Amino acid sequence: MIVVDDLVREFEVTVREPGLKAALRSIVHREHRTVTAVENVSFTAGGGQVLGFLGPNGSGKTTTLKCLAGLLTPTSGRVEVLGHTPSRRDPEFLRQLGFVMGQRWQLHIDLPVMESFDLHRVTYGLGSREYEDSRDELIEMLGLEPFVMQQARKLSLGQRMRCEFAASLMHRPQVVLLDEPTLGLDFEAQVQIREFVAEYVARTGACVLLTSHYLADIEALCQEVMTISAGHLTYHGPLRDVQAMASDTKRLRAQLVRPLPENELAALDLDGDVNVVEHSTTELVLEVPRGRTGHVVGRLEQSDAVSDLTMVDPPLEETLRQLYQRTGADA
Ligand SMILES: Nc1ncnc2c1ncn2[C@@H]1O[C@H](COP(=O)(O)OP(=O)(O)OP(=O)(O)O)[C@@H](O)[C@H]1O
Repeated sequence: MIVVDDLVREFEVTVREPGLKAALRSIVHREHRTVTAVENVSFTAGGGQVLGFLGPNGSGKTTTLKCLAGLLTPTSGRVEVLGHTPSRRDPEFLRQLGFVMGQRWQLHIDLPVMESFDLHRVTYGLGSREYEDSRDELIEMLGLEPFVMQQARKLSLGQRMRCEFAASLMHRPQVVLLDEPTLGLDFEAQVQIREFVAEYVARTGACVLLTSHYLADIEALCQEVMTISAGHLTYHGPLRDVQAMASDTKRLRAQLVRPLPENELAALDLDGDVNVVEHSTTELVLEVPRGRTGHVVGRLEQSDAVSDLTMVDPPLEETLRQLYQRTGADA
């Protein structure tokens, strides 16, 4: 459904030294610099999935999504969405695309939400039967019934975001771009949005591309992810393999049958590179370099305080922090 081949997108930015002199000089002579937001990015994405798109601030996620939506024209490379070239903005392409950006509103804030929905029907040229079916389905899926007749400005952030989803997906797009859709929402609203996205994909077979700094969104919805750093794609594959690829460490969780005092822990002579993440009376969690796990397990097994050992990957946040650091981006 989506084919991106060697996508490059540059921006020309004006640079100016600080200070009054530089300000005056810039009136006659402006200096420009080229920022490469996305560099040689290639990937494909099929239907019936939510593909996670991860990367630190300024790494090129929104720029990529805007190229897919046709809001930006690539500097070079090929972008194809459902066989269309997005930058041409063909009506047939726009009818199959949904784009939701966290806290950027499409609903008219002074109108009751239902009236904004009616305007979307006109925008997308939906027949009345098709529109009503789709609208009622979305109202039910997103639980909008109690407030759909209110003005958008009077809604809470979470209620408004759910209405935004309905407005953006009223025409049942096959490709949906979600850029930080849960930004600023409370936990319950985040969960409602996540459940909705999963159900939408299951019902329609759409291809969803999701960026989110809330890793809970990614873990709940995506089996496949891409990571981008300073405009370069650094990984594309199963979410579960990101950990193995990116993290130099494993976490070792030891259940304790009795407290393990510090002096006993030190006597186990684990290793200088082993970090204690948690140490309570019932549990010890260690971060261990991947190549040292066998040694550390062997040492822990010598202690009669340790009853059970399990090896887990570090949390996704920690893995991504290491990945971003390694690729030199500012996390
Ligand atoms: N219109 C623009 N003009 C100039 N530079 C831009 C423009 N849009 C984006 N950039 C630059 O391109 C780079 C990538 O920005 P982009 O918004 O794609 O990052 P992002 O990964 O979406 O970041 P975030 O997670 O903060 O939303 C940044 O260096 C940014 O400053």
